[in-house]
Amino acid sequence: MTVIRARAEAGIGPPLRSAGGPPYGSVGTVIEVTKLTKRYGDGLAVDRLSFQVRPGHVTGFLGPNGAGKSTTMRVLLGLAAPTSGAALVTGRRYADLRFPMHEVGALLDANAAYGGRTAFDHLRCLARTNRIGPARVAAVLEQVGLAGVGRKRISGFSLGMRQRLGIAAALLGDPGVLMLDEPVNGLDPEGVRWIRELLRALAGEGRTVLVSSHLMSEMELTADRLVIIGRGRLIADTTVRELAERFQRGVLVRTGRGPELARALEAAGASVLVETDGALSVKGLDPVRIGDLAARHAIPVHEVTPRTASLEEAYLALTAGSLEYGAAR
Ligand SMILES: Nc1ncnc2c1ncn2[C@@H]1O[C@H](COP(=O)(O)OP(=O)(O)OP(=O)(O)O)[C@@H](O)[C@H]1O
Repeated sequence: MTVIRARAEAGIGPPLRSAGGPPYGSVGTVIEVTKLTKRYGDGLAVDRLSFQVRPGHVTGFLGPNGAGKSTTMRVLLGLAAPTSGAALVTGRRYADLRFPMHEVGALLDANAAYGGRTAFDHLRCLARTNRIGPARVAAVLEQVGLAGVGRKRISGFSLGMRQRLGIAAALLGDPGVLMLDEPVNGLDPEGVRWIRELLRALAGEGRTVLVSSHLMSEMELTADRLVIIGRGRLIADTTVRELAERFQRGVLVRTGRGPELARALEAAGASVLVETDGALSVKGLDPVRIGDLAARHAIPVHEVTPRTASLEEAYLALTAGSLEYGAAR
C-alpha cells in the first residue's frame, strides 16, 4: 500500500494564546514518534512507527482494533517502555517532563477512576499532585458539564459521564498537548458533538490534540489531520482534505503507455500521479475527456474508473490488509 504523506506544511500560523495561558502554538509543542517499536513477548504491537503531531490541529489517530494506537499513546505517556525508537512530547520523554500535567493532558481509560470517590475529590487528588488549586477543579467540572454532579460518587456515573470526567482530568493543568484515547466511547450524539466542538476549540487555541478512534465517520468531522496505522505500522499520514481528494475525485486509468498518456493528460490541465503498480491517478479531468484524449493520441486504455469512495470507504480500503479480526469469507 502506498503511504500517503502530507506535503510539508507551509507554516502553521502564528502562535495563539488561551486567555491568560501559555503560548500553546510555540515551536516544539509537538508529539514526535520516531521508529517506535514495541514488542510484547513474541507480539509486535508497534512496528517502526514514525509520525509527528503539530500544534493547532486536531489529529485523528486511526486504525482498526489492535492496530497499536493505545500502545503508542501509552509509550508517549511513559506507561510502557519502547522496545526501540523514541516517543517524545515537546521534545522530551514523558518521564523527563517537570510538571507533566501542565504540559500533557491524557485520557486513556475512562473507567480507571476509583468509583468510591466523588468527581470533585477525584480531580482534587490529581490536582494536588501538580499544585493545582480547587478553583481549577471546579472550572474543569463546569467546562465538561459535570458541575451539577461534582459531589456525586463516580460509581454512579454512566460511561459518558466518566468520559467527561476523564477529559476534565486531562484539562486540569491547562496543558498545551492533549492525548485522548477513544474519547467518544459511550457518549450519546449530543456528547459526541460536544467533544468534537471542544477538541476543535482546544486546537484553535494552538494546542496539539491527538485523538484516537477506529471510526473514520467520527474523525472526518473532528480531525483535520490523520495518522492512520495498521498492525503497528504507518499506513497514511495525511490531511482529511488530501485523503478526500485522493479517494473521491480522481480517476484511475490503466494503460500500457502510462508516461505518454500522463503527458497528454497534463497538457490538457490534469494532475497525474503514478501509482506503485503503474496505474495513473488522474485529477482535473472526467472519464469522458480522458477517454477522448487517449483516443486522439491513439493510446489504448485498459481501464478508466472514477473514484467515488467516501472517506469511510477510503479508510477501509487503506486498512483492509491490517485487520486483526475479520469476518470469514
Ligand atoms: N500489555 C500487553 N500485553 C500483551 N499484548 C498487548 C498488550 N497491550 C497491547 N497488546 C497487543 O498489542 C496489539 C496492539 O494493541 P493496542 O491496544 O495498542 O491497539 P489499539 O489500536 O489501541 O486497538 P483498539 O482499537 O482495539 O483499542 C494488540 O495485538 C494487543 O493485543
